[in-house]
Amino acid sequence: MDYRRRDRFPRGSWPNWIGPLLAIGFIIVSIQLIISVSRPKTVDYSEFRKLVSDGKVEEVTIGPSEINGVLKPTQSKEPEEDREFRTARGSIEEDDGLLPLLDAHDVKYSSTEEPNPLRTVFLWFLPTVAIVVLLYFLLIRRLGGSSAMTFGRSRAKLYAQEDVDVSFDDVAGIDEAVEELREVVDFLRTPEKYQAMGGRIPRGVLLVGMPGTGKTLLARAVAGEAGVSFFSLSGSDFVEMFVGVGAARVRDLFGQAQQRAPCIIFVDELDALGKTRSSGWTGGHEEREQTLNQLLVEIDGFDSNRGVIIMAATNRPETLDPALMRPGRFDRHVVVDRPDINGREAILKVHARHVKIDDDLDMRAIAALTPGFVGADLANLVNESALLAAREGSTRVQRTHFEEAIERGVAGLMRKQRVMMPEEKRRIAYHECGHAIVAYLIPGADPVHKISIIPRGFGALGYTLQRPLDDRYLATQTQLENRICTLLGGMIAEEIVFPDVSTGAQNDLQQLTQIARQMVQLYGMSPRVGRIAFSDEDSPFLGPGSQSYAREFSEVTAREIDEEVKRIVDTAATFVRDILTEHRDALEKLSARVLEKEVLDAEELKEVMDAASPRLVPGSERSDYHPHLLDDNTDEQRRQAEGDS
Ligand SMILES: Nc1ncnc2c1ncn2[C@@H]1O[C@H](COP(=O)(O)OP(=O)(O)OP(=O)(O)O)[C@@H](O)[C@H]1O
Ligand SMILES: [Zn+2]
Repeated sequence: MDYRRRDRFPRGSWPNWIGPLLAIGFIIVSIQLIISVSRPKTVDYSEFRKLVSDGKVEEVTIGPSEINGVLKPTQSKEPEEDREFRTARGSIEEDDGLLPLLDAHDVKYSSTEEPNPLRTVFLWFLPTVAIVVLLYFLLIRRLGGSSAMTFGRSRAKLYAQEDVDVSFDDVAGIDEAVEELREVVDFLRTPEKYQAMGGRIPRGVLLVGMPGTGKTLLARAVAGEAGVSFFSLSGSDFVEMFVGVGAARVRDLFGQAQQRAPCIIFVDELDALGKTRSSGWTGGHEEREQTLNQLLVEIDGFDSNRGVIIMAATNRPETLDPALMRPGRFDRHVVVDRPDINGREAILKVHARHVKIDDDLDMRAIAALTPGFVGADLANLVNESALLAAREGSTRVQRTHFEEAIERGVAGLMRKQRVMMPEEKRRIAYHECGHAIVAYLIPGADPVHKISIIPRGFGALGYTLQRPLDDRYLATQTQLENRICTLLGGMIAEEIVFPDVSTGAQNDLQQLTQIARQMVQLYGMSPRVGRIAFSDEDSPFLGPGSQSYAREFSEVTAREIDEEVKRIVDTAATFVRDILTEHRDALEKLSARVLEKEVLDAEELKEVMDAASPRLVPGSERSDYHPHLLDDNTDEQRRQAEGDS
């Protein structure tokens, strides 16, 4: 299930590239103008007077600071442009005899106020405008829309909140985290009590958890409960283009916070700022490092007894610089987990307070439908359901609205109007029924809740919804095997019914290959490869200082793993092919029904399955449908055992 979270909107309404583009345009135009207004050659003032005395000048235009003139043609027909010249006007005394001199040598003269006003504009004004525009947009982009004049000052000012109206009542489903933070609230309320005891007061609290689990909400609730101001900033706000600006912001932020103590400083996305130092090779990380260093200095420097507590959130603690985790810094870690079914029920109830819910609606049932959802997803779900209810004209939100909202989340928006070719539709029906039949027949597989061939959103043409019976934190080997077989069901059904297969199974294949690989490589489930975890990926919740793993196994092992993965998938394919061949009758009947009704539920599936007759091949009756994908002895030993009996 993949219930997508709301997207974050980009800052500002203008696309980022407009500003620079305009500026570049300006510069190009200006340069062209400068080139086209070619300047005549310049001569010294004394040289100019000599030219006049020699009778070589035809006419001049005298401006306030400059004289432009044209020489008499020397030989044949020299074009006028080549004969133009200019000179700066001399001092007053020098200038004195100019007019009589011009008269004496029969030079025509006139005067202008400004020699060439347009040219001056082009030369100075436009490039200046271009540069200003360029700088302005660069700054705006960096500052996210605030005035260009405020850079260097902390944006925290904008986020300081005096009275936060969030309390722990608004936070549900993450009770352990709340319990841990009560102590912080208590400290902020009565710091004297703690000071009298002489105990070390927490300075930094790091909230660790997946996106949307409510870390920001939790931090605000702490501020709200304690009745202190709340400064919040995102780690990425600190990372600036200009070296030193981020560090200045940090200094400014802590300065402001200390004046407003007691208070909470909350840094969201700490990982944007606190990545392990000097691991970057892309350049431009010096600024970030400088900012991080400043943050460390400030954390060490401030006196937590005055009641400033710094909280930070991250979903990738393993990437943080170990220096951040030292005692006296973020030494307290609070894990914010995905909620379980009780937690989800509680979160749903919190958000349902704001909408009109049908009295008969059982929130626990909705919670049961949403394993894997985090707080933000559930908030979104309540909102979406209310919108659906409103669109339908209902006065209360009902269970059906929730169900529809969940399905939308899972498989995208309903697009009934999409036209499908009949042949395509038939293929999709068989594909989905393949999934469903395999899931139905394997004992212990998640029961099928719905089969649908109504295309929804992008990508999913049809879908088979399976619903886990309960929340799972562990998956057994059998469950994983069952998932692999169920995922294969679609493609194998196509293979059996049609002369070829289609591209529709790509996502299924990706998923099942990943599961198979994890079974071998991470969970040590394959007896051939052994009970060893060959990790080659970051593990999300390792403690501070842990390295992310490089692949730490040899080429030989890699090949062994690949072979084992392939063997598992091949075994599963054979197994699924057997099942579906045996139940070809059911496959046909079920597909026909799906084609007719487009959507089938669990009961109709059972009905069809009961009515259909499996094709019994003599000697191959199955006692169970356990796939046994990993058993090493499947091939040889089974054959041997059969031979013995
Ligand atoms: N435990 C919860 N109880 C009630 N509401 C929640 C809970 N968790 C999340 N929400 C809802 O989801 C919204 C978003 O959660 P929040 O921004 O706190 O998540 P986050 O963990 O900080 O996410 P991110 O890591 O993306 O910043 C909250 O404003 C709230 O409405
Ligand atoms: Zn499929």
